[in-house]
Amino acid sequence: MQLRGTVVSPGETRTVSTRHGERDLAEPLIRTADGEFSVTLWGKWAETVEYLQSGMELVVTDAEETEWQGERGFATTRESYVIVEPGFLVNVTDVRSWVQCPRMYYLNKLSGVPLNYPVVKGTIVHEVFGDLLRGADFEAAIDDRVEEAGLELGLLDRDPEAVREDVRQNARAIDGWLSQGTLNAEDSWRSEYTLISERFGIKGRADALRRGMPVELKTGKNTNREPRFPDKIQAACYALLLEEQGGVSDELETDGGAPDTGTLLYTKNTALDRTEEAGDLSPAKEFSIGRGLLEFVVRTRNEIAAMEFDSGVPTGYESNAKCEYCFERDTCMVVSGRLDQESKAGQIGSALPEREREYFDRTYRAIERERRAAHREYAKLWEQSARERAEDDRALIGLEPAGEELREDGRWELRARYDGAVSKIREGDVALASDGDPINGHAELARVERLGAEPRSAEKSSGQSPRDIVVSTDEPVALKRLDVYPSDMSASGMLTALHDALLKGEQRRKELLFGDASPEFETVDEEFIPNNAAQNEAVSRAIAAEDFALIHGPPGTGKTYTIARAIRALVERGERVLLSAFTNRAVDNALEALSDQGFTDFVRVGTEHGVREDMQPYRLDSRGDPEELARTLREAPVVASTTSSCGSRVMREQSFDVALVDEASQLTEPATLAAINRAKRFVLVGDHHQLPPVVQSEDEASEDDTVADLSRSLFERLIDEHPDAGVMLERQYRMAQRIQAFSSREFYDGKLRPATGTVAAQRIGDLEGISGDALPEKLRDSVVFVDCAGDDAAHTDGEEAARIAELVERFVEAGVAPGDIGVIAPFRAQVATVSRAIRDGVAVDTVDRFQGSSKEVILVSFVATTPADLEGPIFDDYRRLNVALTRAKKSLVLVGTRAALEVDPLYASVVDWATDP
Ligand SMILES: Nc1ncnc2c1ncn2[C@@H]1O[C@H](COP(=O)(O)OP(=O)(O)OP(=O)(O)O)[C@@H](O)[C@H]1O
Repeated sequence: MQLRGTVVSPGETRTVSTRHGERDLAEPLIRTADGEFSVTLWGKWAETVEYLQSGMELVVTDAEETEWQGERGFATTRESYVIVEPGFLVNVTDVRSWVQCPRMYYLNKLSGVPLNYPVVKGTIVHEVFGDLLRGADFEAAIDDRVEEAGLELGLLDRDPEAVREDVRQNARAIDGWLSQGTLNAEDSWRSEYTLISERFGIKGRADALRRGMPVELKTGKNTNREPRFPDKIQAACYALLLEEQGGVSDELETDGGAPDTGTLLYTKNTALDRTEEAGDLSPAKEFSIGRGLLEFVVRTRNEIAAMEFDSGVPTGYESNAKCEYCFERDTCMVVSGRLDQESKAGQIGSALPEREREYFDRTYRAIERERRAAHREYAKLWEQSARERAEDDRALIGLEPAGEELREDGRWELRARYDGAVSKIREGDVALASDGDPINGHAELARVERLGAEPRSAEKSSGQSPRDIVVSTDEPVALKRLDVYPSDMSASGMLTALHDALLKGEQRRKELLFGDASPEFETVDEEFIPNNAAQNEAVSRAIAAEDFALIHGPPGTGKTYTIARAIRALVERGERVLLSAFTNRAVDNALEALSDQGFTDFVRVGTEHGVREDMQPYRLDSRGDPEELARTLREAPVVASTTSSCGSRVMREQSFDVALVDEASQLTEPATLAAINRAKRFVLVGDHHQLPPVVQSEDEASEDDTVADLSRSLFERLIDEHPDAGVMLERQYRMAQRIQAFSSREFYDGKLRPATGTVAAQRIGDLEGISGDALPEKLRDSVVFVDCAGDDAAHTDGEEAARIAELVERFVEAGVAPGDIGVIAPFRAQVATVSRAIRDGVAVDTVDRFQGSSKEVILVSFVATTPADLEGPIFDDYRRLNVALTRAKKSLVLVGTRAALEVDPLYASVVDWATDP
C-alpha cells in the first residue's frame, strides 16, 4: 500500500539488532486521513529523518502495516521508496549537480547559465545527436545546427568553420556508435523524451531512449571504463521515471521490467589522440542500474526537496565535495562571502550591508514560493481528472487528431479538431500535448500555433463550425489532449535578476533601490512635444535623469507615443537604449510608434512566434552568419525585447545607457530588475491603478514579513518613495468625456481629462456609415447600464450572455463593425458563454487580456446575481474594474444585476454613474 501523510514529528535514527544483524531505523510520526501513525523507516531510508521537518509531506510506497503493543503503525518493505515533499518537482539535472556538490546546485540556480562556448557547443552537439537519430545526413545536420546557433557563436567571436570541425569530431562518436552495429534493425529509438514523475516528484528530458533504456550524451571526455558518477545518476533518474511509466509506448516496449542499463556517450573521446591518451577511449559506456542506485537517486532528490521546503541554502558539507578541484570554487567563495553564507569552500570579500542581505533573503523566499506555486499547479496534472482540468480551463480534452506533418524546420506540425472550448491556453504558449494521458501516456512539449484555425478539410457540420488546433512539437504524438504547462522559468529568471542586481550591481544603483540616495536630474530646456505639457515634461525627465525617471500614464494618455519620442531624443544624444515591456504586444506597439515617428533603427529580439508580423523584418534571427548577427546586435542603438528575454544568455551580454520599461506596473520587482540590470539608467512607465503583477503565491505571502511582496511593482514602490522622480500624463486621447469621468474621479483624483474637445465629444454616430439614430434610444448615451436579472450559476450567466448578444446585434444593425466591438467578462467561463452566444468577429475576453487595448464599443458582463458573488476576480481588485471601464472610446454598456452590484459601495457608485448622466 502507499502511505501518505504530513510529518508531525521526525524522530531520530537509531540502531537496533535484528536477526539480520545491526540495522538503522527511524520512526517519524505522520498524520494521514485516518489518524496519526508511526512509520518505521528501515536501513538507508532512516537517514531521511535527518532533514525531515514537521509539516512536510511524506510518502512511503509499498508500506506494510504493523502492530506493536496494540498500536497500529507502518513500516518500509524491501520494495518501498520514501519520498519527501512529492509535490516539489526536482529536475533531473538538479539531482545531477547536487550529487557533484549541493553548493553547485545552488549557484547554478542563482546565476543561471551564462553564454560560453562549451554550453553553446554542447547544445549544438545535442541537436545533431537528435538529428542523426532521426536519420539526418551527417554534414547537413552539422551545417544546419551551427547556422542555427549563429548569434550566440558570433557574440562569442567564434569562427563557424572551426565550430563545425569541433562539432564534427563530437558527432563522429555518435555516428560511429550508431553504425557500429550497436543499432540494429530491432533497435528502436527516440530522442528528447519528456518525463514527469508524479510518484517521485522528478521531471526531466532524456536525451534519448534506446529500447526503452536511457542514453545520455556528454560532450566531455572520459577515459575510464565506467561512466562518471553524476552522469550515472542522471541516467538512473530517467530509468526511475521510465519504470514508473511502465515502458514508453508499444513500439519501445522494454522487455517488461524496469530499464536496467544506462548508456553514456562521451563524444569527445573520439577526438582524442590515441598516441597521447591512455585508458578506455571508446565513447559509449554502459552500466547496470540496480535497485541501490535508484534508491540513492530518490534520497538525493529528497534532500533537495527538503532543503527547498524552507528555502534553505546548502553549504557543501552535505556531500563529500572536494573544493580544491572545483572550477566554481571562486564563485562559490564570493557568493558565500557576499551573502554571509556558510560554505565548505570558505568565504572571500566583504558581506553585503545588512539591508541588502535582508532584501536578498526576503526576495529569494518570495521567488521560491512562486516556484512552489508553479509546482503545485503542475501537480494538478495528475491530481485532477481530465474533465476537472477542462472545467478549470487548464486543458482542452477530447481532441480528434487531424493530421501530422514534418515541417521544413524539422518540427512536427500536429492538428486536431476541437469544439472551440476555452481554456487558459493561448496561441504562442508552450503547452503539453499528449495522447490523452500527459503523465502515464505519451506527452510532448508543444508550441500552440493556432487555436480555432479553419479545418483543412472542407466538411463543416451544421451549427457551430468545427475548429482546428495547430501545435508544433519535436516529436509527433497523437494529439488528443492539450494541457497548460506550468513552468518555473519565470522564477528562475527572477532569481538570476536578483543575483545580478545584488551581487554584481553598481553601488549607486543599490543605494537608490534601498532608499539611501535620491534620484538626480540634469536640466533640459528643449521642447519635445509642443501640444502636451505633461508628455513633454516626461520626455525631459527621461533624458535628464541621471539615475531613473518614472512616467505614470493612465489609460490612453499617450504612454506609447511618449516612449517613442523619448527614445528618439535619447538616441539623438548618442545613448544606446534598451526598450522593454512585460508583453510582446507592448514592445511591438512601442516600435510601431517609433516607426510612425520615422525612426526604424532598432533591433527586435524575440522568438518568431512572439514578435508581431509587422515587426518581423526588424527581428534578429539567431540563425545565420555569426559575425554579421553579432554586429547587428552590438551596433543597434535601440534593442527591444520583453523583460523576460532581457534575462536570456544573449541579452545578458548586452549593456545599455538607458533601459526604458513599459508596463512596469505589471512587473514584479525582480522581473523589472532583469531589464534595468542591463543599463546605467532607467525609465519606468506604467500605471499602478491598472493591473498589478500576477503573483501565484499571493494568498500565503501577505502575512509573512520574512517574504517580499512580489505583487507590488518596483514602479509603484519608487513612485511612493520618490514622487518627484515621476510625471503623470493627464490628458487622455481615448475616451469620450462621460466614459472617462468615473475613472478620473475614483482613481486619479479627478486629474484625468480628455486631451481635446474632439476626444471629449466623440459619439458612436461619428463612426463612418453610422447614424446614431439607428440605435435604440437607450443605447445612444456613451455610458449605459442595463439591468439584467441573470441566472444563478456561479461563474457564468447565460441570461447576461443572451442580453449582451442582443445588444451587440443592435450595434451591428446600426452599422458598427463587429471588429469595433469588445466584450469584457470577469471569468473565463463567462467569456466562453458569451462567445458561444454572439456573432463571430467580436472580441470577447477577460480584463487581463484587454489591458493595453481599446475598442469603439465595449460591453461589460458583471456576472453578479447575488451579493455573495461580489468576490469574483473583476471585483476583488479596483484596478481590474478600472481597466474594464476604460477600454471604450465612444460607447460603454454595463450589463449586470443592479440589486447585487449596489451592495458594494464602489459598484453602487458605478451603477449610479452609469444610470444618471
Ligand atoms: N501629444 C499627442 N498629440 C497627438 N496625439 C497623441 C499625442 N499623444 C498620444 N496621441 C495619440 O493618442 C492615442 C493614444 O496614445 P498611446 O497609444 O500612446 O496611448 P497609451 O497611453 O499608450 O495607451 P494605453 O493606455 O492603451 O497604453 C494614439 O493614437 C496617439 O497617437
